[in-house]
Amino acid sequence: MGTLRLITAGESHGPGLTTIVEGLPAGLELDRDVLNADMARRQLGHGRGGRMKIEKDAAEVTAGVRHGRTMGGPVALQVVNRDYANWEERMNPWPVEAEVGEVHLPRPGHADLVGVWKFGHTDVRNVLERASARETAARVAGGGLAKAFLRALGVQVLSHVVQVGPIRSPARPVRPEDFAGVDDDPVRCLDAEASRAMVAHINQQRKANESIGGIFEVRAFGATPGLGSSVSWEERLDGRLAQAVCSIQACKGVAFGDGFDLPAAPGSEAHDEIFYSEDRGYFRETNRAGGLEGGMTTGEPLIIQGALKPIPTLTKPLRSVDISTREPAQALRERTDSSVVPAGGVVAEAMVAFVLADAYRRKFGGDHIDDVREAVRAYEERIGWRR
Ligand SMILES: Cc1cc2nc3c(=O)[nH]c(=O)nc-3n(C[C@H](O)[C@H](O)[C@H](O)COP(=O)(O)O)c2cc1C
Ligand SMILES: C=C(O[C@@H]1CC(C(=O)O)=C[C@@H](OP(=O)(O)O)[C@H]1O)C(=O)O
Repeated sequence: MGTLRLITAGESHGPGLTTIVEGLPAGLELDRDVLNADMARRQLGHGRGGRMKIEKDAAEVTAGVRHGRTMGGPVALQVVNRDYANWEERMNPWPVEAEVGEVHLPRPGHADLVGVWKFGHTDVRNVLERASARETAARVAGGGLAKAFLRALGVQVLSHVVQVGPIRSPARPVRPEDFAGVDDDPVRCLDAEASRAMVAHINQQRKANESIGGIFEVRAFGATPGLGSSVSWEERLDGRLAQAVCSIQACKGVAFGDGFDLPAAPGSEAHDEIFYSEDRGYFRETNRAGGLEGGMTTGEPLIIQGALKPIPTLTKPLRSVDISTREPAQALRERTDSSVVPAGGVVAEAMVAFVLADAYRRKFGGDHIDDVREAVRAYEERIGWRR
């Protein structure tokens, strides 16, 4: 059909998560270690809670791949919830003998209250289990397949943290090499001084029973110009990327390139002027647009930021109402992360990779990865684009 689909299933404390990715070409080489390195990266970052000590995420392939290569059918991946062992009675798919109490304390900032109205539940757990960001493990598993597809076409998707609470990083990486060592930093920040301040801020806020938000940034290098389209609103790649990134739990804003700084800039300093030389072909000296003009990739690196609100479950709970009595109460107090900005960046890499891979599938089709490579090569030659 020429498009890519990614479906996830699973609850936070159920037996596990499932991802199905449909629409990849045959012959695509996958590397289990590379897939699982991303699964592990998503679990890291200073500020995560006790759950990450229990889980050891890995994506097991159960369909669509043989001897390390896709066969052209849907690929299915499974991620086990190790914590299910502690929740077997509460989360068993089948009726259990034991008494299982309902949760009646919706947490502000979560899907809890609206979810029980909308889906007709009396138990908040029936909402929160699926709404939980545990689901992002399944997205990263599926995004790993999209990344493998992009890698085969010379595209790399990377991320770093640019803000935690009020602390901003001055780092402006311009090449993939500039991301070296980012995964070794406790908050995936490229500036050592900002990183130390971010860690200190998280510690201080945590002690004060607060949670912390921030901004991650994804940069994609090597994407061919003309992905997406200027002719229909739903084909515009900026819109598709914004939807994918903003769908990450707790993400409240998305910006491209200089994003929210552009409204204050004069027009003469808000765009990327066009130049041409014999050896470079067409080129730009700036990338304020973040690699997108008119809903299409320009060939410059894509730059996408996502703003995460502070985590909504607090160790000193917010005020709420008991939905069984309608009396004032404190929100459910669960074990919780306090900052997830580094993980948010890894999840956003997966979402950006998925949208880019889908855009390649729409533009170039191809049943085997070699057909895709050839179509991309011929197109780049026609437009005279040089990597
Ligand atoms: C990787 C990741 C981990 C998260 N961990 C928690 C958590 O431990 N506790 C919590 O209250 N919210 C956590 N969240 C955020 C909530 O899942 C999210 O705020 C909630 O589902 C409501 O959705 P909304 O904020 O997009 O409206 C996490 C988000 C991400 C991306
Ligand atoms: C499990 C993950 O994130 C979870 C997302 C989450 C939430 O409410 O979104 C709440 C926490 O889960 P728990 O209630 O089990 O401690 C996080 O740990 C994960 O990222 O793999």
